Amino acid sequence: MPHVPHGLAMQLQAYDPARAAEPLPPVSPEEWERRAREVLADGPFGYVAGGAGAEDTMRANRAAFARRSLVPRMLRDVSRRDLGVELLGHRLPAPVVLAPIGVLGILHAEGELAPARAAAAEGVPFVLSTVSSVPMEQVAAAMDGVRAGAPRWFQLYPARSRDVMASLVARAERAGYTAVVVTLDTTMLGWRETDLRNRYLPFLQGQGLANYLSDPAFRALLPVPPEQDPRAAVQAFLGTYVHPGFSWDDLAFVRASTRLPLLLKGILHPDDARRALDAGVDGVIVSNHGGRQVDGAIGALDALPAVVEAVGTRAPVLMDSGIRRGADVLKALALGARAVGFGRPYAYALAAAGEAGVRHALRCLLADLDLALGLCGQASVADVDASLLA
Ligand SMILES: Cc1cc2nc3c(=O)[nH]c(=O)nc-3n(C[C@H](O)[C@H](O)[C@H](O)COP(=O)(O)O)c2cc1C
Ligand SMILES: CCCCC(=O)C(=O)O
Repeated sequence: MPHVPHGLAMQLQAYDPARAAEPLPPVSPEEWERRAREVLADGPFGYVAGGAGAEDTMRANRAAFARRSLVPRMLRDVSRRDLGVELLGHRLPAPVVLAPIGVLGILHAEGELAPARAAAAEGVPFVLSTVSSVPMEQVAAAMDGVRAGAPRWFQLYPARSRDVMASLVARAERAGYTAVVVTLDTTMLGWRETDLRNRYLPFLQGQGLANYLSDPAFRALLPVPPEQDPRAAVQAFLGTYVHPGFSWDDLAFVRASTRLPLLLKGILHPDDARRALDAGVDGVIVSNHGGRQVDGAIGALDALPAVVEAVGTRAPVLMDSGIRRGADVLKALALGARAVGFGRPYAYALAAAGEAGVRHALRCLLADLDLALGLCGQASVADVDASLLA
């Protein structure tokens, strides 16, 4: 298993006088965001940075972390620390995955290939979006090029066509993805004022459709191949993708279509979590999609405890929406998350510095987590519980 960077090693690298002349890459998510702002046009930058409506929920995500405090414990031997966690039968080097982010081709020429390779190098699971700019098989091959069998999950968006869903899942299985994440909260796009103002929706330019356009079941729905009529293909994509009718019935179909572990992303209510487990899913991801869907929705960290309580020991609960630093990861774990999704910060690092940027942003997060864990008097993330919080 890849070795997680120790916080101390990352510090020594930064402070090393022999390297003082080298430019120091950003160490904070805010700095990556500023760099991304410098290199991106308004449309793509706003698409990543924006949230739904007045962005109250986006702020609520961060406020929920700020409202909680860690209470560090002293005089415990933390000279050997373990960030590793067990998840869906696999051992991960840290309780972190790269959250699914669509259309990364709008941020960097290499699109999903760059963060997928960065994740592979660190042994952190990469969750590939349905609406990626690069077909899932190419992403898998790029990851295997870095480390054979590097952990990867496929994020599935509901589709009106069950054939398309089944085909996408079957392809993911063949390409070595080891879990399917069904995202429930985006069957329609939220009211995103920044994008409306910028008149920016990348899918309308055909971006983010690589998995669909390369899919035999989707192509079978088209009267002519997408190469002959790209606009009709975009319309067909929208007609398939937008699916507010998606229900527990459809979920049962997805459940039956694969033996891979199934995670549901976008769960915020404990009753939905319970019902998900009854429907045979293997885990839930508490998320409000980074505040991009329902403005006014509960902050994700605030929703976590009730979902954790409802799920109990039946399945792992993950969370995302607002994770920026090591302390955020600790707070989520303390409230019962098994692992977290790291989202926007890696997208900004990708825009500013490609694969190396994503890898550095990820290593900074893990270094920060390693130090925070030890300085809180915890030797292992597996031991973190609510007693770490005020
Ligand atoms: C630009 C962008 C695109 C996203 N695309 C997807 C996607 O394709 N599928 C998905 O399940 N979630 C998607 N998400 C949501 C993320 O997986 C995650 O829930 C969110 O980024 C968490 O919020 P945070 O990044 O502010 O921490 C996207 C988020 C952003 C910012
Ligand atoms: C078609 C929607 C996909 C991308 C997404 O999830 C987002 O922009 O938040």
